[in-house]
Amino acid sequence: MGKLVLYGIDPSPPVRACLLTLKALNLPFEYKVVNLFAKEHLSEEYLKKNPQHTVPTLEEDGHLIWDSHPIMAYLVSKYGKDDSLYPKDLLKRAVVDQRMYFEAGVLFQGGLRNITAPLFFRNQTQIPQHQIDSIVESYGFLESFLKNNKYMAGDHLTIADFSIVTSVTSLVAFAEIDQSKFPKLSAWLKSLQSLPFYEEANGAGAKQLVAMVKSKNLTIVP
Ligand SMILES: N[C@@H](CCC(=O)N[C@@H](CS)C(=O)NCC(=O)O)C(=O)O
Repeated sequence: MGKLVLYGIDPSPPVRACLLTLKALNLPFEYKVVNLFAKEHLSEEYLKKNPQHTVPTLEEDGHLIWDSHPIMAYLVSKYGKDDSLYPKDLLKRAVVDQRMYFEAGVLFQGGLRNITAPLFFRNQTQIPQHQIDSIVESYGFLESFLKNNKYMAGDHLTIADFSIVTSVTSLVAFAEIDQSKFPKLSAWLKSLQSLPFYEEANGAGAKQLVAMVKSKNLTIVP
Protein backbone atom coordinates (compact mmCIF):
# COMPACT_ATOMS: atom_id res chain seq x y z
CA MET A 1 0.00 0.00 0.00
CA GLY A 2 1.07 3.57 -0.65
CA LYS A 3 1.92 6.08 2.03
CA LEU A 4 -1.22 7.93 3.06
CA VAL A 5 -1.05 11.58 4.13
CA LEU A 6 -4.17 13.38 5.36
CA TYR A 7 -4.08 17.18 5.36
CA GLY A 8 -6.52 18.74 7.79
CA ILE A 9 -7.34 20.20 11.18
CA ASP A 10 -9.43 18.62 13.94
CA PRO A 11 -12.32 21.13 14.25
CA SER A 12 -13.17 20.62 10.55
CA PRO A 13 -16.10 18.18 10.16
CA PRO A 14 -15.08 16.73 6.77
CA VAL A 15 -11.55 16.14 8.11
CA ARG A 16 -13.07 14.26 11.05
CA ALA A 17 -15.12 12.11 8.64
CA CYS A 18 -11.87 11.00 7.00
CA LEU A 19 -10.27 10.37 10.41
CA LEU A 20 -13.24 8.15 11.37
CA THR A 21 -12.80 6.18 8.14
CA LEU A 22 -9.03 5.79 8.52
CA LYS A 23 -9.50 4.59 12.12
CA ALA A 24 -12.37 2.24 11.22
CA LEU A 25 -10.15 0.64 8.56
CA ASN A 26 -7.19 0.64 10.94
CA LEU A 27 -4.97 2.25 8.29
CA PRO A 28 -1.59 3.81 9.05
CA PHE A 29 -1.40 7.43 7.89
CA GLU A 30 0.45 10.65 8.49
CA TYR A 31 -1.68 13.60 9.65
CA LYS A 32 -0.39 16.99 8.50
CA VAL A 33 -2.13 19.90 10.20
CA VAL A 34 -3.16 22.74 7.87
CA ASN A 35 -4.02 25.69 10.11
CA LEU A 36 -6.85 27.53 8.37
CA PHE A 37 -6.70 30.36 10.93
CA ALA A 38 -3.04 30.99 9.97
CA LYS A 39 -4.13 30.80 6.28
CA GLU A 40 -1.86 27.80 5.65
CA HIS A 41 -4.43 26.46 3.17
CA LEU A 42 -3.72 29.49 0.95
CA SER A 43 0.02 28.83 0.76
CA GLU A 44 1.53 28.21 -2.67
CA GLU A 45 2.52 24.71 -1.56
CA TYR A 46 -1.00 23.73 -0.47
CA LEU A 47 -2.66 25.34 -3.52
CA LYS A 48 -0.49 23.10 -5.72
CA LYS A 49 -2.05 20.11 -3.97
CA ASN A 50 -5.63 21.44 -3.83
CA PRO A 51 -6.46 24.58 -5.84
CA GLN A 52 -9.84 24.71 -4.09
CA HIS A 53 -7.87 25.17 -0.82
CA THR A 54 -10.20 23.05 1.30
CA VAL A 55 -9.37 20.50 3.94
CA PRO A 56 -9.35 17.52 3.94
CA THR A 57 -7.00 16.49 1.14
CA LEU A 58 -5.61 12.97 0.91
CA GLU A 59 -2.26 12.29 -0.75
CA GLU A 60 -1.06 8.84 -1.69
CA ASP A 61 2.22 8.53 -3.57
CA GLY A 62 1.68 11.88 -5.30
CA HIS A 63 -2.00 11.23 -6.11
CA LEU A 64 -4.32 13.82 -4.60
CA ILE A 65 -7.98 13.51 -3.68
CA TRP A 66 -10.04 16.17 -1.96
CA ASP A 67 -13.53 16.43 -0.61
CA SER A 68 -14.16 14.06 2.28
CA HIS A 69 -16.78 11.98 0.46
CA PRO A 70 -14.63 10.68 -2.40
CA ILE A 71 -11.73 10.29 0.05
CA MET A 72 -13.83 8.00 2.27
CA ALA A 73 -15.21 6.07 -0.72
CA TYR A 74 -11.68 5.59 -2.09
CA LEU A 75 -10.25 4.36 1.22
CA VAL A 76 -13.00 1.79 1.76
CA SER A 77 -13.00 0.63 -1.88
CA LYS A 78 -9.25 0.22 -1.91
CA TYR A 79 -8.43 -0.93 1.62
CA GLY A 80 -11.65 -2.22 3.22
CA LYS A 81 -11.52 -5.92 4.09
CA ASP A 82 -15.11 -6.03 2.76
CA ASP A 83 -17.53 -3.54 1.23
CA SER A 84 -19.80 -3.04 4.24
CA LEU A 85 -18.80 0.60 4.86
CA TYR A 86 -19.46 1.46 1.17
CA PRO A 87 -21.53 -1.30 -0.46
CA LYS A 88 -20.79 -2.41 -4.01
CA ASP A 89 -24.46 -3.28 -4.54
CA LEU A 90 -25.60 -0.31 -6.65
CA LEU A 91 -28.93 0.27 -4.96
CA LYS A 92 -27.38 0.15 -1.49
CA ARG A 93 -24.56 2.40 -2.66
CA ALA A 94 -27.08 4.89 -4.09
CA VAL A 95 -28.61 5.27 -0.62
CA VAL A 96 -25.17 5.88 0.94
CA ASP A 97 -24.41 8.41 -1.82
CA GLN A 98 -27.73 10.20 -1.30
CA ARG A 99 -27.01 10.58 2.40
CA MET A 100 -23.51 11.90 1.67
CA TYR A 101 -24.79 14.43 -0.90
CA PHE A 102 -27.30 15.50 1.74
CA GLU A 103 -24.47 15.98 4.21
CA ALA A 104 -22.38 17.96 1.69
CA GLY A 105 -25.15 20.25 0.45
CA VAL A 106 -27.68 20.59 3.25
CA LEU A 107 -25.94 19.86 6.57
CA PHE A 108 -22.42 21.07 5.93
CA GLN A 109 -22.66 23.84 3.31
CA GLY A 110 -26.26 24.95 3.83
CA GLY A 111 -26.38 24.49 7.59
CA LEU A 112 -22.91 24.84 9.04
CA ARG A 113 -20.49 26.57 6.70
CA ASN A 114 -22.92 29.36 5.78
CA ILE A 115 -22.85 30.37 9.46
CA THR A 116 -19.31 29.45 10.53
CA ALA A 117 -17.37 30.95 7.60
CA PRO A 118 -18.83 34.50 8.14
CA LEU A 119 -18.54 33.99 11.93
CA PHE A 120 -14.91 32.90 12.07
CA PHE A 121 -13.47 34.82 9.14
CA ARG A 122 -15.57 38.06 9.18
CA ASN A 123 -16.71 38.00 12.84
CA GLN A 124 -20.35 38.10 11.72
CA THR A 125 -22.02 37.20 15.01
CA GLN A 126 -25.66 37.88 14.06
CA ILE A 127 -27.39 34.75 12.86
CA PRO A 128 -30.81 35.00 11.18
CA GLN A 129 -33.47 32.82 12.83
CA HIS A 130 -34.28 31.12 9.50
CA GLN A 131 -30.78 29.60 9.43
CA ILE A 132 -31.39 28.03 12.85
CA ASP A 133 -34.83 26.85 11.68
CA SER A 134 -33.21 25.17 8.65
CA ILE A 135 -30.85 23.26 10.93
CA VAL A 136 -33.77 21.96 13.01
CA GLU A 137 -35.62 21.06 9.79
CA SER A 138 -32.58 19.05 8.69
CA TYR A 139 -32.68 17.11 12.00
CA GLY A 140 -36.22 16.15 10.96
CA PHE A 141 -34.92 14.82 7.63
CA LEU A 142 -32.29 12.77 9.46
CA GLU A 143 -34.97 11.41 11.81
CA SER A 144 -36.91 10.26 8.73
CA PHE A 145 -33.81 8.56 7.25
CA LEU A 146 -33.69 6.52 10.46
CA LYS A 147 -37.39 5.58 10.38
CA ASN A 148 -36.81 1.92 9.47
CA ASN A 149 -33.05 1.83 9.96
CA LYS A 150 -30.61 1.82 12.83
CA TYR A 151 -28.02 3.61 10.69
CA MET A 152 -28.29 6.42 8.14
CA ALA A 153 -28.18 4.14 5.09
CA GLY A 154 -29.55 0.84 6.40
CA ASP A 155 -28.99 -1.76 9.09
CA HIS A 156 -25.24 -1.31 9.43
CA LEU A 157 -22.61 1.39 9.71
CA THR A 158 -21.44 3.07 6.49
CA ILE A 159 -19.39 6.11 5.54
CA ALA A 160 -22.71 8.03 5.40
CA ASP A 161 -22.81 7.74 9.20
CA PHE A 162 -19.24 8.99 9.49
CA SER A 163 -20.02 11.96 7.25
CA ILE A 164 -23.29 12.93 8.94
CA VAL A 165 -22.09 12.51 12.53
CA THR A 166 -19.37 15.11 11.98
CA SER A 167 -21.85 17.79 10.84
CA VAL A 168 -24.48 16.93 13.43
CA THR A 169 -22.02 17.13 16.34
CA SER A 170 -21.00 20.58 15.03
CA LEU A 171 -24.50 21.91 14.28
CA VAL A 172 -25.45 21.32 17.93
CA ALA A 173 -23.47 24.50 18.64
CA PHE A 174 -26.41 26.37 17.05
CA ALA A 175 -29.37 24.05 17.71
CA GLU A 176 -29.44 21.30 20.34
CA ILE A 177 -31.09 18.02 19.37
CA ASP A 178 -34.35 17.73 21.30
CA GLN A 179 -34.51 14.05 22.26
CA SER A 180 -38.31 14.07 22.53
CA LYS A 181 -38.66 15.41 18.97
CA PHE A 182 -35.82 13.40 17.46
CA PRO A 183 -35.60 10.13 19.44
CA LYS A 184 -34.09 8.07 16.63
CA LEU A 185 -31.49 10.69 15.81
CA SER A 186 -30.54 10.87 19.52
CA ALA A 187 -30.21 7.06 19.75
CA TRP A 188 -28.18 6.94 16.53
CA LEU A 189 -25.82 9.60 17.89
CA LYS A 190 -25.28 7.59 21.08
CA SER A 191 -24.48 4.46 19.07
CA LEU A 192 -21.92 6.35 16.98
CA GLN A 193 -20.40 7.83 20.16
CA SER A 194 -19.85 4.32 21.51
CA LEU A 195 -17.47 3.36 18.67
CA PRO A 196 -14.01 2.74 20.17
CA PHE A 197 -12.31 5.27 17.88
CA TYR A 198 -15.10 7.89 18.04
CA GLU A 199 -13.68 10.23 20.65
CA GLU A 200 -10.24 10.47 19.11
CA ALA A 201 -11.48 10.83 15.53
CA ASN A 202 -14.57 13.02 15.99
CA GLY A 203 -15.51 13.76 19.60
CA ALA A 204 -12.49 15.87 20.54
CA GLY A 205 -12.51 17.95 17.33
CA ALA A 206 -16.27 18.52 17.52
CA LYS A 207 -15.89 19.79 21.09
CA GLN A 208 -13.19 22.20 19.89
CA LEU A 209 -15.47 23.57 17.17
CA VAL A 210 -18.43 23.94 19.53
CA ALA A 211 -16.19 25.76 22.05
CA MET A 212 -14.97 28.11 19.30
CA VAL A 213 -18.59 28.95 18.41
CA LYS A 214 -19.61 29.40 22.07
CA SER A 215 -16.69 31.78 22.65
CA LYS A 216 -18.34 34.22 20.21
CA ASN A 217 -21.06 36.57 21.33
CA LEU A 218 -23.81 35.23 19.07
CA THR A 219 -27.18 36.84 18.63
CA ILE A 220 -30.10 35.34 16.75
CA VAL A 221 -31.90 38.02 14.70
CA PRO A 222 -35.36 37.81 13.02
N1 LIG B 1 -17.45 19.30 0.91
C1 LIG B 1 -16.08 19.47 1.36
C2 LIG B 1 -15.99 20.66 2.32
C3 LIG B 1 -14.57 21.06 2.65
C4 LIG B 1 -14.51 22.40 3.36
O1 LIG B 1 -15.25 23.34 3.00
N2 LIG B 1 -13.61 22.49 4.36
C5 LIG B 1 -13.44 23.76 5.07
C6 LIG B 1 -13.08 23.50 6.54
S1 LIG B 1 -14.37 22.69 7.40
C7 LIG B 1 -12.28 24.52 4.45
O2 LIG B 1 -11.33 23.92 4.00
N3 LIG B 1 -12.36 25.86 4.42
C8 LIG B 1 -11.32 26.70 3.91
C9 LIG B 1 -11.60 27.20 2.51
O3 LIG B 1 -12.60 26.77 1.88
O4 LIG B 1 -10.82 28.03 2.03
C10 LIG B 1 -15.60 18.17 1.99
O5 LIG B 1 -16.46 17.34 2.35
O6 LIG B 1 -14.39 17.95 2.07
